Amino acid sequence: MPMLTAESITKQYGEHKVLKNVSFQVNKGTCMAIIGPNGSGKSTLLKMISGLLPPTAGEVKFENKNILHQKQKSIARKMAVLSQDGLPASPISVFDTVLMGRYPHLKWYQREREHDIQLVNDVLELTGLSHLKDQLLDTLSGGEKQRVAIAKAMVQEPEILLLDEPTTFLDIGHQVNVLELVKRWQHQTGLTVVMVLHDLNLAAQYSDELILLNHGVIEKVGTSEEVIQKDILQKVYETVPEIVRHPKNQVPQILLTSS
Ligand SMILES: Nc1ncnc2c1ncn2[C@@H]1O[C@H](COP(=O)(O)OP(=O)(O)OP(=O)(O)O)[C@@H](O)[C@H]1O
Repeated sequence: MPMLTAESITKQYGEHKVLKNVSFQVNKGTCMAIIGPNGSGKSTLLKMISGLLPPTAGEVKFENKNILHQKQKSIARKMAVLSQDGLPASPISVFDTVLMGRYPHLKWYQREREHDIQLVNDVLELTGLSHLKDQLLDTLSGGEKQRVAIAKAMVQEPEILLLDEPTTFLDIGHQVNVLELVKRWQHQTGLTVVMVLHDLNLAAQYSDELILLNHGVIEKVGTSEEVIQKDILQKVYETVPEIVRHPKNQVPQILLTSS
């Protein structure tokens, strides 16, 4: 059964149709990347599948029920969302920020339990943040803050993780680091992942399936083999890419040159 389904969703602002009749499904345990040029509708689509933005027409179903008809807290017990804006720059410690990820699992009157504290400590260790646990969020580097956002999502113990551009502002080492972390987490727990990525090479490497958006419509859905093709990318990105195979795993990768 699909975990998440988009059924003919359209989003319109005034005359501008940002998404037009977009349909797809995400199966449990898979990692899907949404790719496409600037302004093609990727972030808008992610906001709609996380229930943050209602579609103008069509429906998003989470576990077979319209996402807009489900309580926010019950969704938060199963879904973690990392938006493009990341975490707000506030003077809160790394530990307390990550602990906030447990709130969907606590009743309003309940204080965090021993188990919650233990989980936060375990996740801080796993994400290489233990040494920063008392540091304030607004003093961290971009890469550290991104890892804190991921740690907060991890302690939420979601079944599905939605990420908008998780690698923005990260150097290549940290880009791979963050995506490896998510991949390991996916394989260990059967997590379902949907992420917006600009970098087509990383998308091809780290996702099971790609959705290529072009001016608000789906140009192509499929594996990296099916989507990372010269003619398709040339049409959508209006540039002429060279497709090569990664020497380590044969995944299609893109080289850019002037024509
Ligand atoms: N609230 C809004 N009001 C009007 N237009 C909007 C609004 N939000 C988004 N848009 C428009 O929708 C289009 C798609 O935006 P979106 O942010 O989804 O694209 P994107 O593919 O994520 O782009 P990028 O790669 O540049 O981040 C853009 O043309 C944008 O200007």
